[in-house]
Amino acid sequence: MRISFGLAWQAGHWLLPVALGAKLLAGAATGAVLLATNAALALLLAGTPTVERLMDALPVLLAVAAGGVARSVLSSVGDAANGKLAPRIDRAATVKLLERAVHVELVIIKNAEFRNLMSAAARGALSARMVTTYAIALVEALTGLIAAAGVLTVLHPALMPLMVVVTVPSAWGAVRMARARFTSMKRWTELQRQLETLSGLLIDSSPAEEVRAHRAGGFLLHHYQRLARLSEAEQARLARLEARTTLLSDGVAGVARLAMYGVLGALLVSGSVQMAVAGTVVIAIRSGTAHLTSLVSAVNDLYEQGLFVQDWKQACDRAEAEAIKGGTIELTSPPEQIFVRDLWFTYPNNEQPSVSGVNLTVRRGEIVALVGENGSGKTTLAKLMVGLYMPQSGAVWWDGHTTAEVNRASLYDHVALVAQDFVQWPFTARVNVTIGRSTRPPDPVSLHTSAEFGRAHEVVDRLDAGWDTLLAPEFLGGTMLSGGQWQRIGLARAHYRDAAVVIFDEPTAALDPRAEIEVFERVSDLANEGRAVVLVTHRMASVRRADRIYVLDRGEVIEQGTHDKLMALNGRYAELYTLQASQHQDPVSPRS
Ligand SMILES: Nc1ncnc2c1ncn2[C@@H]1O[C@H](COP(=O)(O)OP(=O)(O)OP(=O)(O)O)[C@@H](O)[C@H]1O
Repeated sequence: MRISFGLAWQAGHWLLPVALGAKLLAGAATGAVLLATNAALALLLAGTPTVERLMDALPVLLAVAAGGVARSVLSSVGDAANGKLAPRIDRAATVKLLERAVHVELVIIKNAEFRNLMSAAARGALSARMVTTYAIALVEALTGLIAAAGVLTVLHPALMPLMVVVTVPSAWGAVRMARARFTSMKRWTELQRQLETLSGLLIDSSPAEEVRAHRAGGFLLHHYQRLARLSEAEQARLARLEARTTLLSDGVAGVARLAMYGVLGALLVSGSVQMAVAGTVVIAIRSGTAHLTSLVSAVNDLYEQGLFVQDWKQACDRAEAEAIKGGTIELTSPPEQIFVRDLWFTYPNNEQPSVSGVNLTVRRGEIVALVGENGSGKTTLAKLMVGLYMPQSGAVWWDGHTTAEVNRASLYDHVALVAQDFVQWPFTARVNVTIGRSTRPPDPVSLHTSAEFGRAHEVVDRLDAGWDTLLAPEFLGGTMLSGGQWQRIGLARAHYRDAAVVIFDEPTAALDPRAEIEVFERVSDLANEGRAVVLVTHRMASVRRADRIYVLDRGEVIEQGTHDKLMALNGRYAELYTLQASQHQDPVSPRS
C-alpha cells in the first residue's frame, strides 16, 4: 500500500486523499443513519401508530433519508476520484518500469532471471492501481464496520458481542475462501500461462507453416486439452470447497442469528432494551456483517495484488541498480581508431568465456572482418567493441579512452548497427529507416540516399502507400515484407544513422546474390568515406577485400591478416574459404 500510495500521490496528488476521505465519511454516515433510524423507530414504536406520531417522526425520517443520500453521494465521490486516479497510477507505474528497463545493461536484459522478473513486474504495474482501489474499499468497509459496532455499543454494551457472534461465521467463511482462492490462483496462473502459450502456438501466424506442414496441430491440441482438463478439475475443486464452506458458515451464522434473537428477546422481556433499539440492532448487525465481508475480501485482494506490486518495485530497483553506468567523459567527436587489448568476456551463468584474450585494431577508413565457426564469439566481440557489453578484463579503447570511462550515450552516438536479428519495427517504412536517427527530424534527402545504399527503394516502390506503408501485418492496413526485403530496410536504417563506426553482423544472410554483391560494394564505399567498418560474416567471398581479417575459435583470435596472407598461411581461414569456394566450383553430377 505504501508503494501504491506513493505512486498515487505522484500521479494524482489530491485524488487519493479525496477518495479515502469520501469513503471515510461514507462509512461514518452509516453510523449516523443507524442512530437516526433508532431515533425514528423510538418515535414510531412509542405507542399505537397515529398520524400525529408519524408527523412527529417526520424530521427524523427525513434525517435518515438525508443520511442515506449523503452516504451514497460520498461513496460516489470516492469512486469518481478513484476512477480518475486508477489509470494515472497505471501509467505512472508502467512508465517508471519502462524508463528503467530501457537503461538496463544489455547483458542483464538478456538474462533469463531478469526477464522473468520483468514480466512479473509488468503485471505488478497493473496491480498498483488495484491496490489503491482495494485500499479505498477497505476504508469504506472498515469505517462502516466500526460505525455499526459503535452504534451498538452506544445502544447497549451487551449488543456489541452479539454482532461479533453473528459476523464471525461469515468472516471465517470469507477468510477461508479467500485463502483457498489465493492458493489456487498461484497454481492456476502457471497452468493458465501454459494454456495461453499453447493456444498462441495454434493461433499465431509465425508457427502456422510448421503447425500445418509438420502436422504439429494435433499434438498441441492434445496437450491443450490435457491442461484444460487439469484447470477444470482445479476450478471444480474450488467450487466444491466454496459450496461446503458457504453451507457451513451460513448454517453456523443462522444458529448465531437465532441465538442473537433469543438474547434480544430476553433483553426486551427484561426491559433492558426498547423495541426500537431491537429493530436498530437487527439493521446494524446486517450492515456490520456486510461491511465485514467486504473488509475481508478487500484485505485478501490487497494482499494478493500487493505481492505483484512488490514484484514491480523489486524489478524497478533491480533495473535501477543494473542501469548502464558508464563514465563521465563525453565523446564529442568520433574515434580515429578502436583498439582492443587482452579482452575477456564471460556471459552470466556461462562457465566458458565467449571472448578470451582478444587483441585487435580497427581504424577509420578500414574494414575489419571477424570470421569463425558458429559460436566462436564474433557477435559478442563486436558488441564489446561498441560498448554494448563491458569487458570483465582487458579493455576496448576508443582513441585515448576505454568504453568503461566514457558516457555510453555519447559513445552510441557514433555507432550504427546491422545486427543479425535487427528489429522489424511495427511502423511505416519511412519510420523504419529514420528511426536510425530518431533524435533528429526526418530528412528526406538522407532517406533517399540511405534507401539507395540498402537498395530499399526497390522494396518501397512496390508498396501500395510507398514510404507511408505500415510494415506490420498484425495491424489493420499493415503489410508483410520478406526476409530479404526487411534486410534492405535494415541496411538503409544503419546508413541513415550516419555514424563513424558501423557494425555489420551477417548483413546479407537473406539477400539475393545480386543484392549481396552490391551491398558489399557499398560497405567498401562506407569505409572509403572514412568510417570504421566491422564485418561479421560467414560469406567468405565477401571478406576478401577486408583490410584485416580476424579468425576466431572459441573466443580466441587464432589467425589474423589480409586474405592473401591468411591463404598463404594455409590454416583455419584457408580451410573455411576453400570449403565454401569448392561448393561453387566442384562439378556436380546429377543424382541417378
Ligand atoms: N546472451 C547470451 N547469454 C549466454 N551466452 C551467450 C549469449 N550470447 C552468446 N552466448 C554464447 O557465447 C558464445 C559466442 O556466441 P556469439 O553469438 O558471439 O558467436 P558467433 O561467433 O557470433 O556465432 P554465430 O556465427 O552462430 O552467429 C556462444 O557459445 C554462445 O552460446
